[in-house]
Amino acid sequence: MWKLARVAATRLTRSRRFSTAIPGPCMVHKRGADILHDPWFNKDTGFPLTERDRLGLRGLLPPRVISFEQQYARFMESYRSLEKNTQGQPNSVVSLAKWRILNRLHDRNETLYYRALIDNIKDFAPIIYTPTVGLVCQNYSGLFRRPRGMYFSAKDKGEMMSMIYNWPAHQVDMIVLTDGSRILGLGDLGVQGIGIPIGKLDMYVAAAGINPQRILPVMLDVGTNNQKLLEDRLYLGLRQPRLEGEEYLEIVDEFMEAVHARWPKAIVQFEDFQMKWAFETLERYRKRFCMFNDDIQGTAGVALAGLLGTVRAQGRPLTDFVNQKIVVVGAGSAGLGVLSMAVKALSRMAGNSEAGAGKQFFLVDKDGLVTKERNNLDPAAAPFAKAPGEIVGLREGATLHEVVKKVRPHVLLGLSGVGGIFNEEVLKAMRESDSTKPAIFAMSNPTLNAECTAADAFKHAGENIVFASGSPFENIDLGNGKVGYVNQANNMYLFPGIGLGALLSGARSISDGMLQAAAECLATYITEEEIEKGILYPSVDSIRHITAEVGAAVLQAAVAEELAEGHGEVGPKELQHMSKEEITEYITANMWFPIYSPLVHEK
Ligand SMILES: NC(=O)c1ccc[n+]([C@@H]2O[C@H](COP(=O)([O-])OP(=O)(O)OC[C@H]3O[C@@H](n4cnc5c(N)ncnc54)[C@H](O)[C@@H]3O)[C@@H](O)[C@H]2O)c1
Ligand SMILES: O=C(O)C[C@H](O)C(=O)O
Ligand SMILES: [Mg+2]
Repeated sequence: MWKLARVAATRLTRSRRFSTAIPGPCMVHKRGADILHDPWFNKDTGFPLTERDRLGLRGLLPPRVISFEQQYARFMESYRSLEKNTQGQPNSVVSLAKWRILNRLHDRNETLYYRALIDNIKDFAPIIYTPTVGLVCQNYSGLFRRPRGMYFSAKDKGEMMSMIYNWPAHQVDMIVLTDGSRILGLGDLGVQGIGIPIGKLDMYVAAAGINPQRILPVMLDVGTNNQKLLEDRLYLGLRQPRLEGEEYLEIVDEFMEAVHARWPKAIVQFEDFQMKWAFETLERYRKRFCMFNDDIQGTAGVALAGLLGTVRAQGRPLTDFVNQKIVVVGAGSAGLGVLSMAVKALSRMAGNSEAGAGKQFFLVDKDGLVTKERNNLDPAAAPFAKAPGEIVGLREGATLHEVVKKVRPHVLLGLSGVGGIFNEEVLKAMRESDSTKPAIFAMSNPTLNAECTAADAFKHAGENIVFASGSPFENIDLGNGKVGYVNQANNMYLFPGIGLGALLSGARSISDGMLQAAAECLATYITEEEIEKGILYPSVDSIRHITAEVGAAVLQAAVAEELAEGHGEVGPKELQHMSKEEITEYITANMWFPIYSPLVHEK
């Protein structure tokens, strides 16, 4: 099936890549050095002689033609020798060196870059995505060599409708947008946050097969409140405090209108916005545009899949989810997103009755246990705040340790951004959990911001736990041939499929039903044998396959809710009549796969 999909994707790649080319013998409107400097068309030493002749490349390259496979092997060899040569150096130095070598290839030859990324996703995801992408963002102004994506700043007010036409591609399918205000757990990084949309879109290409010519990373630079950056002479963003209130919303509104005017079917993923704007923009745009917030909605689905997997791992029926005591640490966009999706899942299980759903969920933030007695209780957290009588022996603001000791939760889930907050005392308290197989989710990114390390979790909470982290850790050797399995609970398992399904259905908007379908698909992907070993999520190696499945589930849900308007030549009626198998085939056939396509017609 994969082979077939690749053939189909190749056909599609060709037709898409060159459908707008000028008629005539060449499928590219550039010549000579301009082609070599365009990473999309560049094949480096891989240009065949006919193309060198007809595209004015003769003499601009060494004479020997090197095959794609040889180029790939050469790149991998230099990557592996870099790994060898940097052994023993500090982690950050090695990671940045790896990022540089990949970034240089990205800048030069996209086809080769994406092939290397797809074929080595397990090794490369930690470089182009979390955790290294965090380090890249922190150092972005110093690392900057060439721009990637678009930058709209507060100074561009009134200009965005014309600016959007500066983007050279005719079609854009997928946009990831940030304002840099909450980059992973690293806080406000201003314009330097652009690394996140770039990394997320690389995952879109690798996992969802979105055509890289049709992706657009976007930074909305509305200033920064990061004093260190404001004082940094190399800082590349606006040196002003963040816009607030209406002034802020006017910028986002203008951007959304501009995008919609040029590419009405483009999907916009909001990423790493501070909580107040994450929720407000989601409510503001989700009915009007095809958009979603990954930190709220993508994370919720991934966490829910993991929570349901935990119930299975504990050897209990799924209906037992209603009895799971879950302590969520972090009442931000991610933590509250998880809780609200989990409550919806519970009420569905209870026959759509909201009554009592979520009673066994406990929310802890920087001020401790969240209760209704809190002064200035955030309205977004209010539905999950405990009423006084509900928590005998626990007061408003109780510490995490007190909560874990008293509640004896089945699951401890962190989305706080605070590294090490699941300390020895807290982890040891998890040994008293009411479950013999408690779960610990340290979901904050990047690695240093994880609530605990995998090693500490198995050491202090016991070997029988289920463990997941947002950034990758190695499995833990527990001795005697036993392995402590480390899951990566990261929204990367869902956002590419959500975007892909929304795109190929031509959805008007992204509904709760579509997101629920995505989460359910991920939850049922893992087999019983895997679950027994504590495996809750697929390996990153199979991310392209799981993404196709999630995409199909999202598309089906869009069709069922009559939100699907069709994509390209496939209309809504055709989508409606597709079987499950046909949908999966349609999805996989539309996934781009990197190969060199001919740039000239055969004579
Ligand atoms: N694994 C994933 O897929 C995934 C997805 C989204 C977010 N995240 C991570 O989750 C973290 C939070 O993201 P967010 O968007 O919710 O951020 P946010 O800023 O909106 O929320 C952070 C929350 O943590 C709470 N907090 C801070 N210090 C605390 C402490 N000492 N004890 C308890 N709670 C504390 C805050 O009160 C706040 O409620 C980030 O590190 C992010 O990288 C991971
Ligand atoms: O970017 C990630 O790795 C996950 C998530 O979106 C986050 O903000 O931490
Ligand atoms: Mg994020």
